[in-house]
Amino acid sequence: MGWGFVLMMSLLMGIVVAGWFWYKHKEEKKMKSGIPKGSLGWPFLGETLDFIACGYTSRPVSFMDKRKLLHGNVFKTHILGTPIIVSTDPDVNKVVLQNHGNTFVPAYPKSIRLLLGPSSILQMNGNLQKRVHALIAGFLRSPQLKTSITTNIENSVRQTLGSWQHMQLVRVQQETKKITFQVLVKVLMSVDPGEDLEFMKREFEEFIKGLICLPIKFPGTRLYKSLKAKERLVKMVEKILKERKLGMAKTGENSVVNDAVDVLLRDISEEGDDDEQGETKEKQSLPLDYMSGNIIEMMIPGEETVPMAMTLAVKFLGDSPVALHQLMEENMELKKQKMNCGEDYSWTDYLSLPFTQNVISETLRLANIINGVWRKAVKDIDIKGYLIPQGWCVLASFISVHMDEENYEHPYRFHPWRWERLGTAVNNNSFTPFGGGQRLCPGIELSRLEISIFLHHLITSYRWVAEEDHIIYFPTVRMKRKLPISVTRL
Ligand code: HEM
Repeated sequence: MGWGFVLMMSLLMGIVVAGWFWYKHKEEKKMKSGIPKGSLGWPFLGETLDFIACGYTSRPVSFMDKRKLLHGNVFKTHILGTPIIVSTDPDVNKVVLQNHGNTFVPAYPKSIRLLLGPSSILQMNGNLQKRVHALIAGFLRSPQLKTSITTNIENSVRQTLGSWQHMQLVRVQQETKKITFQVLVKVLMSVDPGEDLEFMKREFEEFIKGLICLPIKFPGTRLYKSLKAKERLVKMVEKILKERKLGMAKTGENSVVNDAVDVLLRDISEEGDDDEQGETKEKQSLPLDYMSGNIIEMMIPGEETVPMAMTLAVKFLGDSPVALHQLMEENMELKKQKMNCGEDYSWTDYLSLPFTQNVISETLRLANIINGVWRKAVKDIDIKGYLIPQGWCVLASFISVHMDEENYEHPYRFHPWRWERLGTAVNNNSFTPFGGGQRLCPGIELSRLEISIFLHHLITSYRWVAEEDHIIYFPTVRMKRKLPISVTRL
């Protein structure tokens, strides 16, 4: 090989390398901004230890606050095994929530991905996510569902509260789960209290324990046990789906939709329309495993988010006698009205109590049950001068926005009256307990209805004294002692 050849190859490589640098420089200039500042911490661990330590204090947001001061509202860090860009800026969060699918896709920790599976609505993208979301949201938000489910929620609340009079100490976090799980299973599959419900509750509790755990899968590990529980749940839900499908085939479809199973079974995709040649394509319904997977994951709010919101409302009200008194007056007034006219409550009665709704908004702001959403950028994007490069994960932190003095005066104070001024506008960038954009939680109204009914019956039938307890924020929001209270019946 002659020197000429070596020289030529070096020259060629030089040109390629220079070209690459020139291209990178041009692309970066085009972005006009840089990757957010921040530290990736220790190799492998990153800044995880500080993140977790803050999660065990009363101010989990201090992790974000420290970095905000050093690097600005959007910064990079490395937590839970992932280099990640954290946004504490409501405008950036809005863009992240709204640019779903073409720019950002969900990026949950591995244990969640494995347990929910690829058919989970939380992991779907594009048209399929839109389709399933529209189906579920259309059903959950419909006045028909709210009308029919109100009596079920009332019965479940009355039954649980009724059992409290014989209890020395009530653990609110445990008790509220009984109510919300029962209600959700009814909404999803029309299963009433009994053996099947007990079986599902047991298996579901086993399943959910693994959502945030080490992603190691062999007999004995947490993940393995949770996956096995999911298999048993899938079997049961598929049995319900098959029986219902058979029933529909025998009787012919009727238009009455009673639960989420009905909604999913009746859905036929748009592929059923005529194609370009005018021939009707085969109608496609969602595969059975998609349906069962989605039904199971929609049980999560019945075990986690809604009961936690109820529990924390009890906690915050116990610490705020003035708010408790005003809430009681408003709800007593409604109770008297209903007793005088001898009418049943309707869902609109509960949702139209203004102070009760403000108490719920303030609870959701302060509790931050879902503290943010994780996404991954599928292409480079520049938001407000911050570059988020393709492949990077982004945490749109709701908790930082909810606990920022810029957005809320005295953010750590439980102050339901602030909502008289702010209103509960869903598209307020600074109030996103239910997310936003295409993935905005379809269970907003159902959650508010359940919490309102619970608070109404609790406050008009009991007084309570809470024992010392405190909130833990990692890995999920919960009360250290499940909020023990002693109750006196009115
Ligand atoms: C206080 C109670 C609740 C809170 C705080 C809450 C919060 C959220 C949040 C933040 C998201 C967005 C996740 C993301 O963007 O990745 C979400 C999505 C979702 N929620 Fe809720 N939720 C609650 C109750 C419910 C209830 C009662 C249901 C009813 C089954 C429900 C069903 C769903 C579903 C199906 C999605 C996925 C939507 C999609 O990806 O298209 N949620 N929720």
